[in-house]
Parts: sequence; C-alpha cells; structure tokens
Amino acid sequence: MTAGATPRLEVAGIGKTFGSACVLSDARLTVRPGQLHALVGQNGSGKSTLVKVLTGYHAPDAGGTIRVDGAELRLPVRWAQAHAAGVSVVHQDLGLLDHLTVAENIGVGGYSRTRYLRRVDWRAQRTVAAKALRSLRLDLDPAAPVGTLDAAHRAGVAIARAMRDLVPGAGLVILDESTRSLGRDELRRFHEMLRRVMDTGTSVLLVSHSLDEVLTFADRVTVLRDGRVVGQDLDTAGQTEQAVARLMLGKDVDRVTAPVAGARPAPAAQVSGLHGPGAAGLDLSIGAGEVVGLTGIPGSGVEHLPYLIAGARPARAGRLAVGGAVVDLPKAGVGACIRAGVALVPERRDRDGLAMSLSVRDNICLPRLRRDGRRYWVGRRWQQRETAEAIRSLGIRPNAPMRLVGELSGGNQQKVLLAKWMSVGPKLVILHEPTQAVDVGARSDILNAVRRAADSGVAVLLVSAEAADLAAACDRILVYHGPDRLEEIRTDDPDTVLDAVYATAPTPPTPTAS
Ligand SMILES: Nc1ncnc2c1ncn2[C@@H]1O[C@H](COP(=O)(O)OP(=O)(O)OP(=O)(O)O)[C@@H](O)[C@H]1O
Repeated sequence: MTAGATPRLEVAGIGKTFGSACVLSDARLTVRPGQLHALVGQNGSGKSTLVKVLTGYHAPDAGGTIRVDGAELRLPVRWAQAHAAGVSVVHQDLGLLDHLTVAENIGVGGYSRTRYLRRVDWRAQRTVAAKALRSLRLDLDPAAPVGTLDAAHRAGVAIARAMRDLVPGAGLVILDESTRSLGRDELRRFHEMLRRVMDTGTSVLLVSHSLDEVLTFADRVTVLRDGRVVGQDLDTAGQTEQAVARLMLGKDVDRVTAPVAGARPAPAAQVSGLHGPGAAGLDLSIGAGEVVGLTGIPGSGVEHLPYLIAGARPARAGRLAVGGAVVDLPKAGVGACIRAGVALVPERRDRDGLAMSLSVRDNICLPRLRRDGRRYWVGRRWQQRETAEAIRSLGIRPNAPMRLVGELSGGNQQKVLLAKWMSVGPKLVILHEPTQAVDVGARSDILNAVRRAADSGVAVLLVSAEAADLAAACDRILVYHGPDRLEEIRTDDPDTVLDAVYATAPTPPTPTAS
C-alpha cells in the first residue's frame, strides 16, 4: 500500500436526503491504492446509501465531490463512467439472476462477444467464468443454475463477477456485506485471494458488520453513525472491537443473556426419520424453553434442514411432533406446519420472508390473518400495539410503522422479519441465519429476543454458521457432520464450536463379523 500516492477513491462532503429525512451528511472517505478499507456503522447509518451514491443508484444532494485516481466524477455518478474508472461492486443482495447459470451470471454487464455480428460468444464466456472461479478457487460448474446454489457459493459467483474485469494494479472493488455467508475456511481463502489482488495495487472497500473480520483483515476503517462520519480513516492496528462498537453505537453493546444450565426439559418439538436434501434419517428434539443450535460447514447440506423441518421444502420422509400435533412432513406443506405452531424465519428475507412493497406494520401482521384458518381480518388496535412493541423491543429504525419495508436498511428488514414470525405466538421457532447483516447492537437485541421467547416456553432451533451467536445463545448445539450424523456439544466458547464444525467426522467403527 502506498500511503502518499493519489487516493484510489476520495469522497468529500456527500449528502443524501430522502423526502425530509437526511440519511447521509458530509460523508468523507479516502481509500488508497492497494488498501483494504472497511466502512462500518449501525443498521441504517447510511453505508449502503453511500455505496449506492458511488455507483450511481442514488443521486446525492447538491455539493460534494467524488474522485477516482484523482479524476473527479460528474455527479450524479453514471455507472458506466464509474465502471470505466475501475469501480465494481457486490451489493448486499448479491444481484444474481437465479434462472441463469453461473457462467451467464458472471457475464452479466460484460458478455464476451464474437468479432462478427457481436453475438454473445458463449464458449469465450465459459472460459472467462472458469478463470474468474479459478482465481477464487471456487469449485463450481459454470453450467449450474445459480438458483440451485447455497449461500456461500452464491456469494462466490457475485464476487467472481465483480473481479471479472479487474486490471491488476488498478480498480476498486466494493463489497457491501457480501462475505457474510462464507464459512470460516472460505472466508480465509477469500481474504488470501483479496490480499494477492491488493498486493498489485487494487483497492477494496469492505462494508461489514463483522468487527472481527474488519479488525483482522482491513488496513483502515471509517465509522458512520446516523449518516455522519464519526471515525475517519482509523488504523485498524490500534483498535479493539469494543472501541469500534462504541464509536458506531454511541454506547456500549448490551450483553447477550446467557442460558442458565439446568435439567434437560421434556421435548416440545421432535423430528424423527427425516429424509430429503441434506438428511438421511435424522432425528432431533427441542425442549420447551430450550434454544438448540444447529450448525455445519456452509454448503454441506445443513442449510436445507430448517426448510425441511418447517415444511417449506418437500421431505422424502419424516415426522414432526409439536404441541400435540403430528405432521407427516412429505405430505404436509408449510401451511400445515404453521397451523401446528411452527414459525420459520428464512435466510433470504428478500425472496422468502418479506413483502417489500408493504409497510412494516402490514408485514408484521400478515401471518396473523389466517392463524386459525378462519380469520381474514385483524383489529387495527392489535396491529398498532404489536408493531409498536416490535419496533421498541428490537430497536427497528426508523420508528415508522407505515414505512415500506423495501425502504428500510438491510438489518432493519431482518428485524421486521423476526418480529413478523414472533407475533404469531409459535410453539417452535426455526431461525436461519437471523443475525445476518445486523450490527453488533442489533445482534444482541435479536439474540436476547430469542432468549426471551424461549423463556416464555417456545422451543427454538437456531440454524447458523455464526459460532459466536451459537455459543452465546444456545443451551446445546448440534453439529452437522453429514446427512445422517449430528454431534451434540455444550459450550459457550465460539472456538470450540468451530473446532467441532471443522473437525473431520470420526469414522464410524467398522462392523466386526460375528
Ligand atoms: N429509497 C429509500 N427511501 C427512503 N429511505 C431510505 C431509502 N433507502 C434507504 N433509506 C433510509 O436511509 C437510511 C440508511 O439506510 P442504509 O441502507 O444506507 O443503511 P445501512 O447503514 O446500509 O444499514 P444496514 O447495515 O442495515 O444495511 C435508513 O434509515 C433507511 O431507512
């Protein structure tokens, strides 16, 4: 990294107002060549808005400048101009087209063309895709449809697309919360690869909620709070997670309420003989008031289990007993599971969880409409009370029940999704990656809300790759070692969780001839 060289990116005095709400004010940011610069801030602090101004999605308020390698961009930014200057971006939702293949997705925005007639040159396109995947050491079939991939591989495809046109030594790659779904080894490999790219002089702007990732991998960090820079271009070497969190939130982070060790409660939810994608005869049970974690290597098949158990993906065999009802999973759909008292908080909130064009209040109250199979209306006063309580207890920002969910920041959307399913009073809650894209303060709000739900007698299955969340919030943790093997551990140490996940599964004893 060259400290005195012309900055790769220089942002000064940028503001953004939506209606009467000023969400970015006098934003400043300097990223130098070959630098990994992190941008951090609480949910709703304006990080994505700044990225969207840089990429031309939002026009900034009048005033302010953006320079790339010393050359001023005309505002509002036109994406073609920014891209020609070397800027590429991976947004929070990854921006993939599920019905297209890996190679087609990598080509979007810059397909290889034949010399004559300028048709898409599919053979060259597959070569480009294979090269981009190889540079990330991603073992993926370029012909596989992206919709069939797990989260870690989806992130890999989006990142490969951003890397596609990189000229060694130049350019700026913006990663907006896009490394969240990578597992420990993939994340390490990914950062090794980034380091090689940056050693040539390419810069990276990393928007992340993982302060561990930021302080381990980034060179410098800029901190936003309520749309203003409260820490500019800080050297990560002199920082601690607590100090950065305090700067972000303006206060210390609340502790996550730890589970109290006690006798194992009687099972409130029991899954038996589960067969389907990722499962070949799995059994598991969760007691009333228990938070049970479920984790495994991302992409190993563990990510199918929450959907199989909640009836959202067809199982080949298996039964779920919950609250006195027994659900035959291959025959039951998600509706039968909801009626039995199961609530699923899915990982992909944009696709599976929320109605983006409805308000916060309508999203929270939606599942209530047919809770007992008969009601098609809910009282307005109940809606207002339920929404106000969710906004208060989860700290949803802004405090605006009628705001469209699509206009909320990613982390606040995540909290609305959690509130939506908690509002039905479930007997079993299955949460898949509930703290993705949330800040450290919101993470403790969410995990404490999960704990409170358990304390009121709900059985909770927390499916996550976040070892720290599992260690802090779970009574016990099931580690997935394959479709027919779960190992149970009890620990409050994240490293012990990771060691169990990444340990090679012990070979079962060879049956002896009798
Ligand atoms: N199109 C929009 N219309 C109105 N308000 C918006 C719009 N887009 C974003 N906002 C508001 O701007 C603020 C900043 O949002 P932004 O997405 O930049 O936050 P963020 O720091 O990226 O948060 P997160 O970490 O949760 O993704 C939020 O209060 C959000 O509700």
